[in-house]
Amino acid sequence: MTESIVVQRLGKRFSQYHCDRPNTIMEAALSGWRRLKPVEHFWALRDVSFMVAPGKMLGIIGRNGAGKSTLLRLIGGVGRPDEGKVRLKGRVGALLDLGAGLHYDLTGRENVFVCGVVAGLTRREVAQCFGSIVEFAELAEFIDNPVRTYSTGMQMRLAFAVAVHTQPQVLLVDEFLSVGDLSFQSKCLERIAQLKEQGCAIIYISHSVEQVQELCDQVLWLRKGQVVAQGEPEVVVGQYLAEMRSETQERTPLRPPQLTKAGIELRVNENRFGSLEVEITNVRLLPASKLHSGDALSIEIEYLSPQLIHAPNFGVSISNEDGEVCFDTNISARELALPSIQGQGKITLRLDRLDLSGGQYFVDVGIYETQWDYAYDYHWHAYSLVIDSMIQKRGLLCPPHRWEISKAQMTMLKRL
Ligand SMILES: Nc1ncnc2c1ncn2[C@@H]1O[C@H](COP(=O)(O)OP(=O)(O)OP(=O)(O)O)[C@@H](O)[C@H]1O
Repeated sequence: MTESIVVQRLGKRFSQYHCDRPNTIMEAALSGWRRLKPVEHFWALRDVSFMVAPGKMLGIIGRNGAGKSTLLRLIGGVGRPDEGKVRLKGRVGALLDLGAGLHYDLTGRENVFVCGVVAGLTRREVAQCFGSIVEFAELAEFIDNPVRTYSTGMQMRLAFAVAVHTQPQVLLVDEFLSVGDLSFQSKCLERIAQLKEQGCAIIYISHSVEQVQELCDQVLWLRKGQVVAQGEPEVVVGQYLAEMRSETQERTPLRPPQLTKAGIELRVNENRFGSLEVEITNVRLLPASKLHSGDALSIEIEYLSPQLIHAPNFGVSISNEDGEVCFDTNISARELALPSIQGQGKITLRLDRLDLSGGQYFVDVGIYETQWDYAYDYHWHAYSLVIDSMIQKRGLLCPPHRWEISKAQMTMLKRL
């Protein structure tokens, strides 16, 4: 077998129970024993096949409940498939559920040894790389504290550091990096790239399709436990995003054009998309919609949510006239989650400086369902932003800069 991971017609069935399933024997006796039995069985995963060669990375995308984690768990040997089989070549490093594998009452130091040995290293091998694990995890100060006192980010760092130091030939990563801070995330991604170069086969699950597209050689898209598409990242991610967009379009109710407080006309399915369960009532660019390059910009988004909406996502992007996205951010990318909202509210994005080169730009603003399934309200190219720059008109960026000419060079020039 030349492939490191071979998955053949894999299937997993789970049971669904009564929502009022009794929790105790007494409740069962009173409400009827039948309620203890599952109502039905369903396939969380069916007929999934693929292979990953050494040194290749497969990304798995799909909505919540699509079966991504179930698939990765089966590959990692957690649970048994009801159909099909998995074959792996070499040592497996698995980063499945956060905290799984960590022993909360043991210290970080003890956990390094336990997890290292469980992963297949000898005690001596763990001792040899112990310093490097602790250094990578940046946990030297806390290594003798019990893991139950660690934050989720610290747990992730410890588990990741151990997994990558066991020299795995197969690495399984399930939405793991999202709990780490940005600088640690990039360190992990660098390490993943190194492992890949050394021939490790990697499966990577992430809700960030941009990241999957950037990092992976192949992408597999799951919907309701089945493979929808598999292939080149650009193609599969493109199809997936198109489906998300069409879901938003289907949910967009027809409405006559509407004027915002700022006098901008919003036309459904032209510059406005979304279910409108939450509406963006006004967007203000402050101090003005015409700025000098390097000025600060605040984007105030006023919204109205007649009903209670659970943890919506807010996103803002700035693109130029050619549609190139120059800046894109959202609340969950900064690991913030808004609580549930209802009624009127305002949220502000502050940019300390906007180093764009001179030209015409647009600020696109959106409020999305908590799992990004569709947009509640998305205003596309409705808010114009003009950047005035005396220095540079070409290129996207115009950060503060200066030329320096060494003294020796100046003297030479004078002699000439
Ligand atoms: N132990 C279990 N018992 C019953 N159902 C389960 C079990 N584990 C998962 N499921 C169900 O299987 C389906 C797939 O779940 P899974 O966690 O694999 O999805 P996912 O794509 O990883 O979702 P997410 O993106 O939210 O993590 C879901 O409907 C889930 O409720």
